[in-house]
Formats: sequence, structure tokens, C-alpha cells
Amino acid sequence: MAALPARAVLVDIEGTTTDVRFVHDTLFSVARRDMAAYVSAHAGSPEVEAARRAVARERGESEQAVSDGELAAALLAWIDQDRKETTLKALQGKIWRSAYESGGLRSHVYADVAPALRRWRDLGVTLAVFSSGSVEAQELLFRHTTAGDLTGLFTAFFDTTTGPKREAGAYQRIAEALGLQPGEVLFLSDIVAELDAAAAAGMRTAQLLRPGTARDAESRHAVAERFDDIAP
Ligand SMILES: CSCCC(=O)C(=O)COP(=O)(O)O
Ligand SMILES: [Mg+2]
Repeated sequence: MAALPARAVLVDIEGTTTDVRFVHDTLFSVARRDMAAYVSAHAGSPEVEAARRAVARERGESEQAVSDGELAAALLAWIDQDRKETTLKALQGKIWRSAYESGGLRSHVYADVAPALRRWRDLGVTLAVFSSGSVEAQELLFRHTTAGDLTGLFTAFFDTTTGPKREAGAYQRIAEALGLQPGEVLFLSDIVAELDAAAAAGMRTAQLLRPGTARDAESRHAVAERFDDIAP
């Protein structure tokens, strides 16, 4: 870890703050269950039409050729492939809102996360999130955790509208948005390719080895099993 303390910690969600199984088994299941109904009830909305354009573009067809049923089926296939497509992520956020707000859904956050975030915040460290999930989905997840509302701990939320997580440019833009040099930001993620991109932008990095994440012998990033093992 570098000698000077980091001024900001940027956290990934799936596999870092939150169990991968919660995202795949619970959140993605809700999205699968409700996608077709959402698409037909909100056809014409900016989010549904953006997804229709993305599906049509991929198929080399016009948007008019993609019916609501075909759109929903294509989006379900993207969920199964774990595609981090921005328009799919925006729709998932919309679908999850009602599951959280009227379906009683509560999100998983590892027990070490909230105490560490509070400790770092009290030391003056800026906290931010960078996930493939939309900003709406991120805020919902941290508002409705089993440990209570954690949204107030974070200064900023970033999604793939800032750039793909495996490209250095996204991390440069995030540092700029935080008003910091990349070297003043510590990025925490379970995915080595994301950490490589952050390091290429000049950020400090550490890989979370949560249950189910294997250590990569090729990786040169610092590793930690829990947030308690990290000193920003
Ligand atoms: C923001 S909650 C949903 C997470 C999600 O949809 C996802 O794809 C997880 O991506 P991450 O970048 O957090 O690994
Ligand atoms: Mg992750």
C-alpha cells in the first residue's frame, strides 16, 4: 500500500460489498420475473426505447422490427449472459425499485462493510461507488440493506455511463469528478480486469477475496478478505 493515505475509496458492489449470490440469485431473478411485464407496461418510455435500440443495433435491424415480446426475450438472454449493457442495467434498476419499495426486498452487504466505511468516513476519506448496476440500482441497494440505509456514507455513485469498468478512461473520469488525482483514490473490486484498468489510470487497488473468489496468481494487486484488512 502507498505511504500517503488515500483521500477516497471507490468500491465495486458485486463480489466486493455484496455477495455475488444476492445479485445473481435474488436481483437477477426479480428482473427475469418482471421484465416482460415492465417492457409492455412502459413501452415508449426512454429506458425501454433505449434498450430496444440497443437490441435492434445488435441484430442489425430497425427498432420497429423489435416487438415488446422480442425485446423482453433478448433482455432475458442478456441477463443470463450477465451482460453489463448500460440500457439493460437501467431497466433492471427500474424493476428493482418496486421490489425494494413495495415488495420488502432487502439487500445483502457483508457485515464488515458498514463499520469500515464509517471508520474511513470519520477519518475524512471520501467514499464512492462504481458498479455496472445503474446509479438508481446502486442507491436502492445501499438504501435497503439488511444493515439499514447506507446511502449517506457515499459522496458519489458512478455507473457505466461514465465508461466500462474494464477501461482506464472510466477511472480517470471518476478521479476528475471527485476532484482528486487518480493516485489519491483506492479502488476495491473482486475482478482483476477492473483493478488492472484502475491501476492503468493511476489508482491504487486492492482485490477483495470474498467466498467464491479465487486468488489470481498473475495478479499484482494487494488482496484482502474483508474491509477490516484494508487501511486506505
Ligand atoms: C447495483 S446493484 C446490481 C449489480 C449489478 O447489476 C451488476 O451487474 C453488478 O456489477 P458490479 O459492477 O457491481 O460487479
Ligand atoms: Mg464485482
